[in-house]
Amino acid sequence: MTLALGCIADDYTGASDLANTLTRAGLRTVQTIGIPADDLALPEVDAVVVSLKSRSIEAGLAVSRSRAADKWLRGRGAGHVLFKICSTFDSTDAGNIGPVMDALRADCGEGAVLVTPAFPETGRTVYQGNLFVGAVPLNESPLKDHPLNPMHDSNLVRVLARQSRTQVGLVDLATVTRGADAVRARLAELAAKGIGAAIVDAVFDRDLETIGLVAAEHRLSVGASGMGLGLARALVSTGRVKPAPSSETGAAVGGLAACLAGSCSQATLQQIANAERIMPVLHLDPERIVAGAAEAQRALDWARPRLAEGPVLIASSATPDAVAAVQARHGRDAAGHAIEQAMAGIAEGLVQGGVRRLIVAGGETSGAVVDRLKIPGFLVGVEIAAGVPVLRAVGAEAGEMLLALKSGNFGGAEFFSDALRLMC
Ligand SMILES: Nc1ncnc2c1ncn2[C@@H]1O[C@H](COP(=O)(O)OP(=O)(O)O)[C@@H](O)[C@H]1O
Ligand SMILES: O=C(O)[C@@H](O)C(=O)COP(=O)(O)O
Repeated sequence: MTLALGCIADDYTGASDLANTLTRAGLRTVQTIGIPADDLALPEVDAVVVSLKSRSIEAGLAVSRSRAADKWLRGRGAGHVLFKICSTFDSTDAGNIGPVMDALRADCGEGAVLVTPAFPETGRTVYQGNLFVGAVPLNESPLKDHPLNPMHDSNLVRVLARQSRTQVGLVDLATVTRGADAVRARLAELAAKGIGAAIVDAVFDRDLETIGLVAAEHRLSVGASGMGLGLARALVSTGRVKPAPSSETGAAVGGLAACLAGSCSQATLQQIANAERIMPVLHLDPERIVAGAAEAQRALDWARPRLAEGPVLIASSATPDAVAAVQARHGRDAAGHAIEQAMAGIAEGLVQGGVRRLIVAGGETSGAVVDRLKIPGFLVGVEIAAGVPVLRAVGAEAGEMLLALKSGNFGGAEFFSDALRLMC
């Protein structure tokens, strides 16, 4: 297998979002959980997205895991590696976007790295280096209240510079609009000044196509699914990849269906409220989760008799005020970790009880769940909502399974019923 594109995603929902984008653009793509074991039977593909759970861990660990993934991908022929980050640039001043970018850049000897989280299909656009979420700057969006990495600065040149050892420049929209040669020239100018990274403006998919053409000539880029779109279209338009038909649905899996939500985003809170109309919903008590295993057991006891009747939803999700109160008592990381592990334990119990179709809302939450279920990889199926495909597990201990890993911010108001309809 010689890869046309290698990708390292810093969380599992982000990886499935990217795998979905690449598949829709015509690249045969597989999502692996971590670096795949040698005996994992991977189909012949154009792109591999290695999913890491490295967004919110200690920066040194994120760097070493990303470097190992990069080495694996380049060892399979990937001339270009995309480091997939969140379209809302989720990170803190300690990392992990800057430290990982610095390390991968040093390893491949890149001059200046193109960086953009723009993903216009989901309302993420970048102008003059400022990230907009829909109509508002990042720091005014719901991301200001994210439980793990509240985002308080929309200027990504500043945000990345605080995390990185290199200086950060800007390729502005006027340059992108002039086309690939103008972007090439601006990047060369920045590299000549010793500036190692550039935030690139992008508002429309056509901007990402221009950026993708230039990025594909380099060894490394950093971005969200929009950068994936640009790279994939460049690989196809320059004849390096022959496009494959997307979204094979595969055989039905059957079995019981359940939903788990650990995301506290506004979008997920609304989706949970709407799900109450169509399925039983259990709201977990975060205090009891932090106190011990009894709350997860209560959830399983609650779900067991109901599952035979239809899908259920179990949620820890809470409003920003409630999240802040839990964090004040137990600490941000300890509370997040305890709740993620409780969700993982609930997922394990549900699968032991016959659940084979599982929807998980939240990136860190999905990471904990997929790790606990020991699923080594996924094939990409139909798209439920922008950035969220149906995933078919490959090599799972439980056998045939369908999952949907929803980024907290993604999906329409009826996401859970939309997903269940497509997961048979
Ligand atoms: N009620 C709660 N109080 C505090 N933290 C919570 C609560 N519910 C979930 N969390 C934590 O919030 C974080 C949500 O992150 P994540 O799952 O990545 O969602 P998103 O995709 O919205 O970023 C997780 O660490 C999760 O365990
Ligand atoms: O780029 C995006 O917005 C998503 O692919 C993503 O990474 C989402 O992360 P979570 O919100 O933590 O699921």
